[in-house]
Amino acid sequence: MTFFATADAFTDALHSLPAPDLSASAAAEARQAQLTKPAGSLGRLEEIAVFMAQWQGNPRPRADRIAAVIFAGNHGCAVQGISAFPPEVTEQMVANFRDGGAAINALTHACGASLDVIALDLNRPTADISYGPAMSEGECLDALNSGAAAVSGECDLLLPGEMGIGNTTPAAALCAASFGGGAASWVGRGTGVDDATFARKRHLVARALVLHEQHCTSAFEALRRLGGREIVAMAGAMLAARQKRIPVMLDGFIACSAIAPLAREVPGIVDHCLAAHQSGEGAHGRLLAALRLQPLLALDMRLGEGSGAAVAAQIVRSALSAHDRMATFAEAAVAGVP
Ligand SMILES: O=C(O)c1ccc[n+]([C@@H]2O[C@H](COP(=O)([O-])O)[C@@H](O)[C@H]2O)c1
Ligand SMILES: Cc1cc2nc[nH]c2cc1C
Repeated sequence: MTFFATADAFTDALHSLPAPDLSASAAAEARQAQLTKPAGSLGRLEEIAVFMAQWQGNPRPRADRIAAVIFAGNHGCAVQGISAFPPEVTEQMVANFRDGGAAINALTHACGASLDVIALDLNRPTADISYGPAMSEGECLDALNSGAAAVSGECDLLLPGEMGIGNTTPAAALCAASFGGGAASWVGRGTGVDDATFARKRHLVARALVLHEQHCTSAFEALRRLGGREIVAMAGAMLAARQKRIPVMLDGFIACSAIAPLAREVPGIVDHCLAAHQSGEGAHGRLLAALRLQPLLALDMRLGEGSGAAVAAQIVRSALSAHDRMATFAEAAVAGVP
């Protein structure tokens, strides 16, 4: 299905974002004030309940239908040796996701989420970003539309995840193009690369920035030139979720890099997003700060696959359970504030 027929259609969608439902959030806040606890004592759980209410347009929001979607893609620049693992691992892990043996299978089971796996042209890697644009306009639109098509309206919370050997390199390039700072600020150790590989990654990103940075004048152009199919698909899914007012749980460094060029153009694009965690990837803290998001967790995870988002989804379930199930002071006949 085509959600974004042209680059302009994508840009138009990015510039006409639905606003939150402030009457639902006001009603949720009023309920929080009546629940049997000192005001504010459930901390960020209270904020999460209000956040979910305003995006679902429901003062008693739900987290019964949580949907994880993993997008997988391969990267032309991976042939330069920028990962601790060979590119064929992307396809092998897709098989593992489908067979139920990966971390995300266990973690979606634990939080009660569904899991879809969308492999994007794995036998046709993107072009090497240090020599030219990663994708043609048509290829970038295809990836955006694959992401948007994966977002079902029947969903309370979306967990976009990714798998792509080498993808911390284009992710770093997207961050640098979006927020400045150069390659050294954004390149990290990914799957655990050695010093020589780390230096190669930095060099590759620096070259890609020289080639593309001045042409990244829109979110679409940054995604097309520096992204990868799974990264672009996540961006499409995050924008489509916003159009449907579905809240999104952002995972780690690569998932957050997908929204970075969109946030540079329209900072409010992250308003329907929670940040699940601060990944062990070195620059993720800087990226979250640039996006003005505060992570819910810091568990030194750096797996990807939507794994951090699935763990943090349990916190959302806890927040909404408290919001929905607790008695009010009146119901429980507990003396409230005089
Ligand atoms: O989510 C993260 O923060 C994260 C940090 C480092 C690595 N990863 C995962 O590892 C792969 C990319 O690492 P690399 O070293 O191949 O660029 C890719 O499949 C990601 O899902 C994920
Ligand atoms: C085994 C493996 C699993 C992954 N899951 C996400 N990225 C990954 C990278 C590797 C190498």
